[in-house]
Amino acid sequence: MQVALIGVSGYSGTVLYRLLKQHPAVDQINLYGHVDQVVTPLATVVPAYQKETAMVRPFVATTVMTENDVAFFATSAGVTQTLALPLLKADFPVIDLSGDFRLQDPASYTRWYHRPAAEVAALAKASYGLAEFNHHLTAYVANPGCYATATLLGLAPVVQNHLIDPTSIVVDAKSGLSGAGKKLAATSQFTMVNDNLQLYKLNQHQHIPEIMQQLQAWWPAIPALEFTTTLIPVTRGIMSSIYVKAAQPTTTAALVAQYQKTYQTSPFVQVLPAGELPTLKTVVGSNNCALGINYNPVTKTILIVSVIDNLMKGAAGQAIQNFNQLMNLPQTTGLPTLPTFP
Ligand SMILES: NC(=O)C1=CN([C@@H]2O[C@H](COP(=O)(O)OP(=O)(O)OC[C@H]3O[C@@H](n4cnc5c(N)ncnc54)[C@H](OP(=O)(O)O)[C@@H]3O)[C@@H](O)[C@H]2O)C=CC1
Ligand SMILES: CC(=O)N[C@@H](CCC(=O)OP(=O)(O)O)C(=O)O
Repeated sequence: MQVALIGVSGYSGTVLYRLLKQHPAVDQINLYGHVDQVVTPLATVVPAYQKETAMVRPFVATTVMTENDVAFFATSAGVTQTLALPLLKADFPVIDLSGDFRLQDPASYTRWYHRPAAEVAALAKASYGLAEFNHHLTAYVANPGCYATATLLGLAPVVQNHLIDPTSIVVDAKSGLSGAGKKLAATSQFTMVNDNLQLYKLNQHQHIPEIMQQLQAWWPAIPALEFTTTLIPVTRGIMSSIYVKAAQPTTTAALVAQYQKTYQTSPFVQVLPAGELPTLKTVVGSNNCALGINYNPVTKTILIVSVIDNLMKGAAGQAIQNFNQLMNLPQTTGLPTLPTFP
C-alpha cells in the first residue's frame, strides 16, 4: 500500500513514520510538507533519521490522492482542515491526528480552538476514532487527542454502565513535554520544565468539549466535568487521574471485573489487578493504555488511573490502529505491544 504522510517533521509525524516503516501492509511512505516547500531530504527535517533517503515534497492534494491509497495528517490544528478538505470531499481515506474534525459543533470548535471551524457538511463526514469504541468509521477518521484518549478509556466502563454519580467527574491529567509538539514556548524551556510542575489551560483545554462530546454520547445525563492539565518534567507519557463518586457502594474487585469485561476484546487496554496502579513506564513506547482502579469506601470515591504514551496511543499508535481498522487488517498489525522499559 502507498501511504501519504503530511507533517513528518513534527513529533507525532516522526513517530508515525517509524511505525509505518515497519508496517507489513505499507509498501512505500510518500512524504509531503508545506505547499511552498522545496523538495527536502527527510534527513534534513528529521536529523534523527540520517540514513533515510526519502524526500519531503510540497503538499498538493491531487498528487496525494493520485499517488497514495491513504493519507495521514500529523499537522497542526487549523492547518489540517485546509490541507485535508479536498481529500475529505473526495471521500479519500484519511487519518487526521489534529483536532480539526473531532468536534461535531463548529461553534464549539471556534470557542475552544480560537479559530474558524470547518464547514458543518465537512464535519459531518468525519468519524471519531477512539479505536476501542469506533464501530462506524467513515473514510475520514478524526484521531482523538492524547488527554481525551487516556480519560475516555478510563471512564468508559463506569459511564457506559451508569456506575457513578454523573455530576461527580473530576480529572487531574498530567503530560510530558512532547505533548506540546516541537514548537518552542516560554513554558517549554528547560528552566521552566525541569524540577517543576505547571498547570495550564485552566478550564480552557480543547479536550474538555471532545471528552464531553463522547461522554454525553454514552450517557446524556453527564452535565460537565472538572478537568485540569499539568505539564510534568518528562518527555513522553500521560497520566489521567480520574475521581468519581460511586452510584452505589461497591468494591475494587467488582470494578476491576467490570473493566476487564468492557475491555476483554481490546488488545491495547491493560486492566491491572486490584491493588496495582500503573506508572508512565508501564506503557511508554507501546500503544497500550494501562488502567488501575481503586474504590475508597470511606469517601465512596472511585479512583481510575489511566496512562498512555501521548505519541503512541495518544497519537501515532492509535492512528495506525484506525488505519488497520479502515483497511480491514487485524488492529494490532504493525504496533508494538511492549513498552520500552526501563
Ligand atoms: N504531540 C502529541 O502528543 C499529540 C499531538 N496531536 C496533534 O497532532 C498534530 C501534530 O502534533 P505534533 O507532532 O505535536 O506537532 P509539531 O508542532 O511537533 O509538528 C507540527 C507539524 O505540522 C507541520 N505543519 C505546520 N504548518 C504546516 C503547513 N502550513 N503545511 C504543512 N505542514 C505544516 C509542521 O511542519 P514544519 O515543521 O515544516 O512547519 C510539523 O510537521 C497536531 O494537530 C497535534 O495537535 C495529537 C495527539 C497527541
Ligand atoms: C503538553 C501539551 O501541551 N499538550 C497538548 C496536547 C495537544 C494534543 O493532544 O493534540 P490536540 O490539540 O490535537 O488534541 C495541549 O495540552 O494542548
